[in-house]
Amino acid sequence: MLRIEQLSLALPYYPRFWRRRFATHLDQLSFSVTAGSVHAVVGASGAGKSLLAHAIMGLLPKDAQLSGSCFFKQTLLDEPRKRALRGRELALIPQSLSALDPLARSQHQVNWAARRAGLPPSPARQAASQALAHYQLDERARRAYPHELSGGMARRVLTAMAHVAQASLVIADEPTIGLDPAQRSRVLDALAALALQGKAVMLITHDLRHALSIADRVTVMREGRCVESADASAFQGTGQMLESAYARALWQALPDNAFNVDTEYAEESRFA
Ligand SMILES: Nc1ncnc2c1ncn2[C@@H]1O[C@H](COP(=O)(O)OP(=O)(O)OP(=O)(O)O)[C@@H](O)[C@H]1O
Ligand code: NI
Repeated sequence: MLRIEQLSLALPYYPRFWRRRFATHLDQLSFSVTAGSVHAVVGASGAGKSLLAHAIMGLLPKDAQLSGSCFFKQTLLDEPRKRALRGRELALIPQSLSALDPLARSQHQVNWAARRAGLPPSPARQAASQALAHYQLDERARRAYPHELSGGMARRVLTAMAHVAQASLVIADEPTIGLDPAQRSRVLDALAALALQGKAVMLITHDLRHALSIADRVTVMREGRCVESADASAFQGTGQMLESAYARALWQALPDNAFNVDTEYAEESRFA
């Protein structure tokens, strides 16, 4: 469904106010997300996961330098195509809650997402109501403005918006942050259900444990690079099926895996 080839990204920074330099944030990333599967992208804070999501969706700042290519359904995904497919074939559950319109009620935001995806007014309203109910947003939450929602509720509104878009590729950027365990399983189950319907789901998270609860494949990122792409089943035992020491250390550092953690990465992976 989505193929990423040698994707690199540099963004400008200003060491002096008159001088512009570029820093590399994504370095030659390559991997594929297949239809009907959940592909987790795991890495520590600052690894470049959200930038990767924004690069795929065409939401980078204007002065970004992007190279390499993305293919969606075998066709090159260039910037005009990203714009055309965004909110329709490509849906993003953004990490930042500020993606919600501060002046619109939840119901309206989800309704708008359904309209944008091409549904006529009445089916859009119906789809929005169903999605809001699916994510347990009650009448009060539906009528609330973003500042009246808890973080967990706002995240569920964003998830409902991606849900009604009926996209074939859903990128969920840290969709479970701030959710209690019950809500978290609900969102993860919903993403797994989307994959079962044949959609491609990219789950971005810093939490390998959450990723492994639904992922078929896992790409581990570190400092803008793809350290490893492996089947979720490779994360077992002592991690002997994993190729990179970093992925193995992330796996071994999980609380349930009481192994001798590779000291080189132990400190880092604890915070990943
Ligand atoms: N618009 C921007 N301009 C310049 N640098 C940026 C911009 N957005 C992100 N960065 C930098 O790029 C790096 C990667 O950021 P990114 O948000 O992709 O990390 P992340 O893996 O999503 O982290 P987190 O888990 O904390 O969300 C960081 O060092 C960040 O400071
Ligand atoms: Ni992020």
